[in-house]
Amino acid sequence: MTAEVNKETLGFQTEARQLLHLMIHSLYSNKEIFLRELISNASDAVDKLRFAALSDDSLLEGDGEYAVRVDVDQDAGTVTISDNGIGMNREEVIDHLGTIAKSGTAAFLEQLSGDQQKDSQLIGQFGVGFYSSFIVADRVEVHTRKAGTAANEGVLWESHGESEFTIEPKEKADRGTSITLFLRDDCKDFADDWRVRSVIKKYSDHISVPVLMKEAPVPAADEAEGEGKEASEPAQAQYKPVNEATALWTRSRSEISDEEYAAFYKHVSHDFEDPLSWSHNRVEGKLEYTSLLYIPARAPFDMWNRDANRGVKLYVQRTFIMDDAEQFLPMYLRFVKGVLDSNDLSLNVSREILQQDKTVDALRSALSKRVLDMLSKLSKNDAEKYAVFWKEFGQVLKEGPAEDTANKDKIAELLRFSSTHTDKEVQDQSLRDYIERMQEGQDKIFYVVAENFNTARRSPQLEVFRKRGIEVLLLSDRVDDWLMNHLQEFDGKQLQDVARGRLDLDDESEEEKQAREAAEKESEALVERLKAVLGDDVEEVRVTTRLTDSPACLVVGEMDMGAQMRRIMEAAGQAVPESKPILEINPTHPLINRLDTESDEARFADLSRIIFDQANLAEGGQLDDPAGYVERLNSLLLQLSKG
Ligand SMILES: Nc1ncnc2c1ncn2[C@@H]1O[C@H](COP(=O)(O)OP(=O)(O)OP(=O)(O)O)[C@@H](O)[C@H]1O
Repeated sequence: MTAEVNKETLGFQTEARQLLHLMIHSLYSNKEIFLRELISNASDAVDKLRFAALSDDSLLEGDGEYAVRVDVDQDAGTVTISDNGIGMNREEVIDHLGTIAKSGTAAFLEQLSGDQQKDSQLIGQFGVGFYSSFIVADRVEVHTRKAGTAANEGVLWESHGESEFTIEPKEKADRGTSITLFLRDDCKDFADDWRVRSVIKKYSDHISVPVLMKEAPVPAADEAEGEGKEASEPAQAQYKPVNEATALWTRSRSEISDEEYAAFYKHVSHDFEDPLSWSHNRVEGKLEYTSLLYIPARAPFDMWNRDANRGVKLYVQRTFIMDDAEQFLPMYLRFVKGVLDSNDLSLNVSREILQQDKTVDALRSALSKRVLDMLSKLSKNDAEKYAVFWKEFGQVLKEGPAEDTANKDKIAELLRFSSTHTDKEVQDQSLRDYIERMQEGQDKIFYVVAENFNTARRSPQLEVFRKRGIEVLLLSDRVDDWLMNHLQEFDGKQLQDVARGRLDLDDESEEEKQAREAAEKESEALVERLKAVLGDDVEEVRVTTRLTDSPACLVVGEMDMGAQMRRIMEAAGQAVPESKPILEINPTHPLINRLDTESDEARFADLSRIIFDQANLAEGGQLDDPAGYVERLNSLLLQLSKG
């Protein structure tokens, strides 16, 4: 069989094709990143082989001098990036270079707007990797052979970056991967030695494997001219490292610049943007490890996909072990990126072993503390950056108190909320801020939970609080009810849902108490009539002092599930325990007075239903019978217009 017979043409997966197309157009102003991406992949391939060779050193085929080489050929207009890493077999080439395996890719692509600026940021956080070659090249060849396979098992992949690629067997003497880019006419400057060197310096200094380039040819010296050509014959060109080639985290903090930290972040995270913050620590003692953890400036597109890759890059004694080691950070810190280099774990550690290892628990709790401390510092020292953090990741951090009870208090300090103090949607008030503003004698932190900010802000339950100048936190994120159920208190102050249970403002004066009791007595008959009309739809009807402007509101029993949580669970198809709302009426409201004097029982029933339905609407609920509501309201409107 000849190689020609085995040449196959295959199509890119649809998502890969779309991404390719978009990338070429939206990243055009940031062309040089292709080098960073390809060198990053080459370094990962070396790391993978180094790890595999721990248990099988025959894979090295006698060559343990890991390196990445970059060659430029100005005449041909090419740049070639070669590594002696793990390489790929035919199947892997097809899988890795023809498809995009990340779940959620289709959804991600839908978000792209066609606006170059915005899209390039989105694509940046998606991680463009190998495909970035096509930003500068109109043809790419990948020649690769998997370590441990025979020379004739080499594979040649080729594509013009449109809809197809070809793949064929091609002998390769050395293991590893060599990628040649045939540069577009307007990108030929990437075949220039100095240009490429400077880009490598900029992006790849921290990579632990040496990136080599041929020494720039030394021009023959003038005085040699007369002595005959033989004497000035240039020596064989030598490959020399261009980058620093020491793993960044092993260097001491004082020697590392912010730029280097940022470049390293881009290598581990595949993100284009600089990180918001980082924390680099070397620990000796009971546990021995180095960690370098980063907070990104932007949430990844798949943050809400619970199966998305997360976790740190794990090294054991400076040897790469695995990517995405998720055991070292809890779920609510899944946005953290970085490296953990441990001296306590064994080099043969596997994902399975990690799940049972006691050291892992100790490391997880140590890293969690590091991240929380880093966030705490950020919140104190840089309000602007903390606001960015909160906007991007606040909702994830809110999962913390439920997941990590040991750090509940620390997490609580980091939470930010909207509140009636500012009445703004932006979540920028801490529980500490709230406590400082608490009124004399107030011993609870009040909050309201609703479907969205406006519903929360306009919630009838807030009326009395506003009147008395008592601050209430306005919660409307999906996770909020869940958060509050687990938080329960902060700094000794109980957190109280204003729509739950009886209103219990401890500062009710004797006078107010008497007024309330009198109102309750006076409304007894009305309450009974309402109960008769609303029947099984309510748990109870009672008089309240929490309302000033609204005629009525719904509250839930002290032990019942909150209305928001109930809606979320119902939407998720979960069974929710049966519970009915309590209707509270405002005896001072003219509509309630009008109701009390209504003698026509049919009209009384209509009006009662309308008030009940409106209370439901005001808290963002859905009516069981919206058409019935409209009908009743219209019939009342008609009567009004007649009168
Ligand atoms: N030089 C290489 N040697 C061996 N395998 C490689 C090499 N370059 C790419 N690959 C394989 O192709 C896969 C896809 O690479 P690509 O750069 O597109 O994405 P990635 O590096 O996995 O992630 P990201 O999208 O975040 O950059 C890699 O995961 C790896 O398995």
